[in-house]
Amino acid sequence: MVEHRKPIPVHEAVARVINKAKPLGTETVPLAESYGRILAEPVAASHAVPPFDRSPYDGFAIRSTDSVGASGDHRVKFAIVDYIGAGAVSKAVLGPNEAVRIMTGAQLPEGADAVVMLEQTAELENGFTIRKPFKALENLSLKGEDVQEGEEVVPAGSLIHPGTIAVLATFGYAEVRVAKRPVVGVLSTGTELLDVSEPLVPGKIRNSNGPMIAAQLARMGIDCKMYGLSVDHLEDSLKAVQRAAAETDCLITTGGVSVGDFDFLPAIYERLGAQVLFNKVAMRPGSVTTVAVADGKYLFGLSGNPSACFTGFELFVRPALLTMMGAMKIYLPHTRAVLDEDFAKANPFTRFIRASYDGATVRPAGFNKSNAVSSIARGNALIVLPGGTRGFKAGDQVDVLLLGSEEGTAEWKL
Ligand SMILES: Nc1nc2c(c(=O)[nH]1)N[C@H]1C(S)=C(S)[C@@H](COP(=O)(O)OP(=O)(O)OC[C@H]3O[C@@H](n4cnc5c(N)ncnc54)[C@H](O)[C@@H]3O)O[C@H]1N2
Ligand code: MOO
Ligand SMILES: [Mg+2]
Repeated sequence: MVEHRKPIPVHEAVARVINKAKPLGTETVPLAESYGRILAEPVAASHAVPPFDRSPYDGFAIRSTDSVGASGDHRVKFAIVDYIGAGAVSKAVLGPNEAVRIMTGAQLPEGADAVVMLEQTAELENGFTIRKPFKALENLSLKGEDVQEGEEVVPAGSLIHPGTIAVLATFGYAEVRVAKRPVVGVLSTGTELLDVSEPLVPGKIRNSNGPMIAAQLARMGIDCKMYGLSVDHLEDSLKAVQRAAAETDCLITTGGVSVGDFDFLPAIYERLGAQVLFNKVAMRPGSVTTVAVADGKYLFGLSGNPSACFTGFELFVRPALLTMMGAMKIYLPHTRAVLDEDFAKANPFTRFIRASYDGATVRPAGFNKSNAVSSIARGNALIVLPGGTRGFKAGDQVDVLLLGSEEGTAEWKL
């Protein structure tokens, strides 16, 4: 008799998965290798930025009091007592109507409290005149204006992107403490599957899920161990799963999770004594997505249908792996957008539609059944339509999850 499974809401399934995440610990990597990693400790400012008052322009450092009353008719004259570029420190202490010729980034000399841009002067031999008064602190880049000493600049759990690298470099992090990355295995099950390099033969198809998941992981900066193909045979598949699970922190299988005669993953979870977190989610595609935990490790049983497989990864695998790495922003970025065409179909479950989003409007990316592969290629987003709805029209506002962003959001919004 066919097994009847009770579907749970998507948000509940997501919560069950991330609640099982085990932290992977941390390691230290050279700054140059830290891009794309998750920061394991906050970046606190060990000094002010900038660390000294400096000139933001090429010009002259002056005492503002000396410029009082300057005008076109009453030009005020300064004598140049020193000249410095960035990196040099002048020994001069400014006296009345003295100036230091100073370039952008150079430390302000003692006594100076304003900078006159080169364009604001009429140059003389060994001096210049100005035709307007300067206020105290005018044209200055003040110590600490960017970051105060001790301030937390980037919290732990952030993704290290190029801007983070700039801040780490600023504070002298030649090495960075980051979260370890999980070792993830990918095993594609199905007797019908051929390797990418094999010619098509009747009844068979090439394995597209395995390479797709490897790329979804790569997009997260995570390598994977490819365990290739496994035919639909209980004992053989069990061995393949056991071996792969033993060598990884998390195993992703594709196919064999439904109720068919050759869907062996449910039996494999049973044989392994795994705790099945759910095996039916109120979503399309991917309703049969199954997540189990055995020996503290995730076993993600993604559906064999390519669109379901893709969606299952983005919704469940991604936040789980990010949580293992201590990341804060574990969910896909969410936005609302205007639907560009009618979507008449009824949505008995929450529907995730591979879609193309242009920043304002969104439209389904072509053939959109669970078994579709083309719409995954054409899409850059997922339209999310709530269960129990139907008859969406062009012009309606819909929820959209964005794919491929560097960093997501900390809250599940759907
Ligand atoms: N009686 C029922 N039948 C089905 C149900 C159901 O509830 N009752 N659910 C359907 C839904 S929904 C889905 S989704 C699929 C899930 O199937 P499985 O996860 O068990 O996957 P398979 O049966 O192994 O394969 C399904 C489909 O996907 C193709 N496939 C598998 N692996 C790959 C791969 N690596 N690359 C490309 N394509 C792959 C496979 O050839 C099948 O066409 O079950 C429905 N049935
Ligand atoms: O479980 Mo499905 O809805 O065809 O992907
Ligand atoms: Mg099946």
